[in-house]
Amino acid sequence: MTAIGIYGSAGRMGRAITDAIEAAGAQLAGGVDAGDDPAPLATTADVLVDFSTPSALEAHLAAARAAGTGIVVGTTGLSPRHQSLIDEAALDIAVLQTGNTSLGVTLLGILVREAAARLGPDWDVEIVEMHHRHKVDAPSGTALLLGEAAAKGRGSSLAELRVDSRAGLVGSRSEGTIGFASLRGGSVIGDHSVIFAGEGERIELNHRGDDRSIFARGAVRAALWLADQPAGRYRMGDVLGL
Ligand SMILES: NC(=O)C1=CN([C@@H]2O[C@H](COP(=O)(O)OP(=O)(O)OC[C@H]3O[C@@H](n4cnc5c(N)ncnc54)[C@H](OP(=O)(O)O)[C@@H]3O)[C@@H](O)[C@H]2O)C=CC1
Ligand SMILES: O=C(O)C1=N[C@H](C(=O)O)C[C@H](O)C1
Repeated sequence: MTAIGIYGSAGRMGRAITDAIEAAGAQLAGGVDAGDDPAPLATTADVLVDFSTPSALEAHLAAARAAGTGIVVGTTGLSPRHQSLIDEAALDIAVLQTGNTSLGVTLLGILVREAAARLGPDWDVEIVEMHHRHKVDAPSGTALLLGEAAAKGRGSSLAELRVDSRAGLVGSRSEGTIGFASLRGGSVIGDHSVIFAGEGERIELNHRGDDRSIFARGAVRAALWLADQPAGRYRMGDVLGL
């Protein structure tokens, strides 16, 4: 039975993943939270999942790498430096990083890429997300993942096209850019809308999360899959065959 270790085990996602591990018939290797040493869990677990905080990622990757244990990184709010650390770790261990482990969002990313490729740059892309009042990062990891998918569909990268929320006299919209707006409130699990706005018509592709178990089930599925993979960097689409 595969033993899964959780970095961020006492948090909202950590608790949901603990339930999902049991439901999947897998084994919980243990959990680590703020102030704990991540190294022992990396040696006892067959595979790790990280749903904690960006500032802990470097230590979590180092522990996983030292132990030769694969890791699913679900933590969001990552910087370009974090992405480089993930690339480096993936030289030695299997790493899967994604801003959203749900089946629905993974498929939505494919649809967004396809729509962006077919519609062309005169269709403006805007991404709106809403999350619970406790969320600390914006735009959400999912919004950025969807923005990256739209940028790819346009043969570009999000770094070149990204415009974060507007305020004041910002001027008219530049063609081809991808705009983001983040709302926070209540207990919203995670809503995302990708809006393609053309002349006289609009297409909206939406995903609504009703329950955190959608992310937890996906994280466990990814972890069980990753436990058998050689070193490398993987995506949720690899797990789901999408
Ligand atoms: N990829 C995906 O599908 C999803 C990603 N997420 C992301 O997962 C992350 C966690 O979300 P959520 O569970 O809601 O957040 P919470 O704040 O509820 O939980 C975070 C957990 O991380 C722990 N933590 C903090 N610092 C460290 C550290 N240095 N080492 C180990 N653990 C630490 C916290 O411990 P303590 O309480 O002791 O500080 C807490 O248990 C966020 O980045 C969120 O955006 C969320 C949902 C889905
Ligand atoms: O913090 C959350 O709750 C969520 N975070 C992820 C993100 O940043 O996109 C995924 C999901 O939307 C919930």
